[in-house]
Amino acid sequence: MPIVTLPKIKHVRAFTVRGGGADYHDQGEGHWIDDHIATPMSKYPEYRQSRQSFGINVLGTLVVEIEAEDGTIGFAVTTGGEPAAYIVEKHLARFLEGRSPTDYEKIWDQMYFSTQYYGRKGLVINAISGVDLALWDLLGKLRQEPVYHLLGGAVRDELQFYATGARPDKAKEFGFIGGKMALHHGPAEGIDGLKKNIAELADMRSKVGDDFWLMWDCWMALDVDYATRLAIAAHELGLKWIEEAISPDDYWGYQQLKRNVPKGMLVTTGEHEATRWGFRMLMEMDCCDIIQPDVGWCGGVTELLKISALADAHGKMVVPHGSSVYSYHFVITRHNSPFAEFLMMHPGPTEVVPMFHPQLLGEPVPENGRMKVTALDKPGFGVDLNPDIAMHRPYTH
Ligand SMILES: C[C@H](O)[C@H](O)CC(=O)C(=O)O
Ligand SMILES: [Mg+2]
Repeated sequence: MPIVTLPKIKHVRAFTVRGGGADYHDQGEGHWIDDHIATPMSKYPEYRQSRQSFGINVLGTLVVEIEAEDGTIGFAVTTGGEPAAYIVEKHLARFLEGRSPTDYEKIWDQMYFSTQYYGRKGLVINAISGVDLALWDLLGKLRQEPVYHLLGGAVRDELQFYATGARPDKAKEFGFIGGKMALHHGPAEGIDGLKKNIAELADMRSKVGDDFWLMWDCWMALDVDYATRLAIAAHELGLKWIEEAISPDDYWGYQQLKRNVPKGMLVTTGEHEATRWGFRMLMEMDCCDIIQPDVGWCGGVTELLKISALADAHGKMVVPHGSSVYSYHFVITRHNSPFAEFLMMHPGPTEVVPMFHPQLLGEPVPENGRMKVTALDKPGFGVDLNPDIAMHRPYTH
């Protein structure tokens, strides 16, 4: 039988979009995700109440479209906005156009090493991730298969989720296996702030009962000493894990924190880490128990496969940060990814709404905290771009 040759890539385009979606911090007023959450900027009182005040949502969403010669279009969304659109159009597109979509390894390698002198982490890797995910979407569409088939197939029949948001009590009602809350007070708010944090956890524990998982997301806000004191105080309230407690650059601090936390409490991090080399540091230095790469920020699926294999060999779980369908298609294929995160993007959050709402159409949501693999049974990542959102193409090439 002759082998199937896929159409080559004709064109790469990059757009920006405002208002929620992949840039899930880009929300309107009164949203739980911008309500006095502790951050590394909390030491400045003027930036303490709102993360938007220091610019958490300046970038907005990046949409990457990759069109094949037969007119099939793969696309992906991630965070990165206009500067990422520039990088995609002016730099990365050259490594795709005229190539076969099957060549994702070589394309990734060329995108990474051609940008290494100004990239390696952050925005550039977000842009590379967006291109990589659009490429996998295109590949799935051309082959008429869901991405999870291309990644090795499902290892279980359904995904189960924990929910991130201000209302773990609601998450419990919705059938999630746990609830992760943002920490509200950082070290600059002193012992009073620490007591308020513990009181909030105690209040939530009294609402959800003893067995429901409760976790804290500290969004890089703490130092090792504060995180250790917090972890010790939270232990008797059954805190399951302490997440991203300190700066992602402080591998030595994470190593120390993991030694300091009470037995049975997990240390998690990685949503602001990128590539196999960054995650190698976390693993070889034994910085955490669970790594949490964001599929749209860590290098895309091509890189996540390598990160995940490394984690498996180190006995670490991989539970991607957010990432919507890009996480769902990955997690269902990995033994060391036993559950997934669901970011509650309803302002309350008192309803389950699609994570990247309103940018995607057909984005599945957990029902009773679970999602059947059949919800993913569409070509590519199984979603469409919502035609009603305003897209802007700031650069062309
Ligand atoms: C709630 C956190 O501060 C952040 O916005 C989301 C996050 O880090 C997570 O879901 O994990
Ligand atoms: Mg987090």
